[in-house]
Amino acid sequence: MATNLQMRALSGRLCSTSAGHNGKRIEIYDGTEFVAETLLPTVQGKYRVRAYRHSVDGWRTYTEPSCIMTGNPEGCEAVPLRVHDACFTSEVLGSLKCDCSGQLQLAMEYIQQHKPGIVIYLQQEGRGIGLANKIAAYALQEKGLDTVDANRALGLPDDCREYSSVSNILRDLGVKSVKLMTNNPRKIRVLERLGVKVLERLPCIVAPGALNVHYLATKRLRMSHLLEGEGSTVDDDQDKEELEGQFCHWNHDGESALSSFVEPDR
Ligand SMILES: Nc1nc2c(ncn2[C@@H]2O[C@H](COP(=O)(O)OP(=O)(O)OP(=O)(O)O)[C@@H](O)[C@H]2O)c(=O)[nH]1
Repeated sequence: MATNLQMRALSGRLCSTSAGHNGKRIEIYDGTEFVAETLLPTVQGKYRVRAYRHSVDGWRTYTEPSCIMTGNPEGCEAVPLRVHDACFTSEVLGSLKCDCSGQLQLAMEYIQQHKPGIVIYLQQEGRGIGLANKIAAYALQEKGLDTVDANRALGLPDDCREYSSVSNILRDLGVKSVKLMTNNPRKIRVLERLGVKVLERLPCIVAPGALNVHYLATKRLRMSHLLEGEGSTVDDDQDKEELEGQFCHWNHDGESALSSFVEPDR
């Protein structure tokens, strides 16, 4: 059962209500539905975009994960995968305070160059606390708090993202294993707990700028992000994480499906 604080954080990332949930329903796995696929031409090339809906509360509310693909990753091993969480401020407004937009760009380019590849884009703004809460956290950062302490000062978790849609989508596609584009070893561990086979970590590093250098240092020092730029194995990353940083609170409400996870039989 979520606490009040957790609910307050969760409410930030739930983007839609069941009132609008009247489209096509093809439930692929517990809590995730496939809606449709289209071909999207972009400045970086063509992508297949698959739309999903995902609920962790019995469809009272839901989010809309997108699966952006190059080539045909269905049934493949070692597929490059970026699991990316929304950042309205950088991706839409061009904010220079973080590295999110640059990471998305890198991943989109990478999967054009290394087909087949996947970017799963999740509506989990502000590490799951929602846009308004993230702006409130930014207001506190203007007063000198770092990205971790600002969340805590608001009574919000450091991170309340949940990733069960990712394992469901990969199972839908029959993807057998991935090379995960991330600097965050904890993200690897969470996905592995959900049954995703992560063969390798691909660093996803954007050169720091004057306005995000402190933010990136905080992610490295307090959230154990690996920002040195060197590739490494999953085991190396996990050893390193035990040595660095303060433990980051993750609320994995919604990942209870883990206990009933069964391997897909394809
Ligand atoms: N609460 C909060 N969220 C932020 C802040 N800056 C960026 N974000 C959000 O952080 C999320 C991305 O998380 P990051 O911690 O940058 O990286 P990550 O996804 O854990 O790890 P990578 O896979 O290496 O990118 C996005 O949802 C952004 O909206 C901030 O100062 N406060």
